[in-house]
Amino acid sequence: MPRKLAAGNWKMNGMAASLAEIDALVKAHPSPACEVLICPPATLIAQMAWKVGKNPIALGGQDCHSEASGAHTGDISAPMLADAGASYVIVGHSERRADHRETDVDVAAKARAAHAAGLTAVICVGETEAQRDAGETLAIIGAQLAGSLPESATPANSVVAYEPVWAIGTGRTPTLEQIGEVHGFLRAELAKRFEGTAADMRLLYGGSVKPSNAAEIFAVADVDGALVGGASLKADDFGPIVAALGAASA
Ligand SMILES: O=C[C@H](O)COP(=O)(O)O
Repeated sequence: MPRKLAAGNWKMNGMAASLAEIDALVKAHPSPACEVLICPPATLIAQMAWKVGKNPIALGGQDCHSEASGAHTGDISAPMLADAGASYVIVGHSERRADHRETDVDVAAKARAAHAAGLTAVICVGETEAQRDAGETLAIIGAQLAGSLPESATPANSVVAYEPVWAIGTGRTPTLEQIGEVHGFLRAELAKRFEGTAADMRLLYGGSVKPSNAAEIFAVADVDGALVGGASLKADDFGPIVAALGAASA
């Protein structure tokens, strides 16, 4: 089994001064028992790579273009992220899907580009509150998964993050039973494609993960880590989440 993954998505937060949080995280958790990933704004990746040095923290982008280079003003490519020091990239976050109207086809193309650049793609899926209320959660997630995982995806180069849209940044989380239902469904869907190796693809839960709820979420079957937004910005919050996942890995 691959190591569990505590991933922090800083979203559009963080300036050079925020790099101090990495020092604090390394100081408090020099040898985490799980893999740790920080996805800062792209402007900070190179500086952060220098700061992280040989410490066990991976870096990732929050999005990439589907092309490796070209006339795409304002975009960033997967090879550029790799060049800056990233080894991961998030694709298909619900904020990208909503703000930039990204479709499953777009997300699959971005994940394909990430794989071609040697990056691990963190591919996000998740239902809206209206879809959950309508009883459509598994159908929506199944369709997003099928449409967003390109043919290049393997358990080694891809991670799937389940993020209910209504739980992001709201302080609300699904029940543990609801998280378990979706993660079990995702694993079963992956098993249809990856057969004996589906257990090797890490499934992250994301949406209002905090130090106070991390341990109970990490105890749910088929939860292999978390994609954390707000609570990843401060080492004092993210550190205990890393520690909780490390304890769940033991
Ligand atoms: O990518 C992270 C998620 O959108 C979760 O964000 P949050 O932890 O602030 O709810």
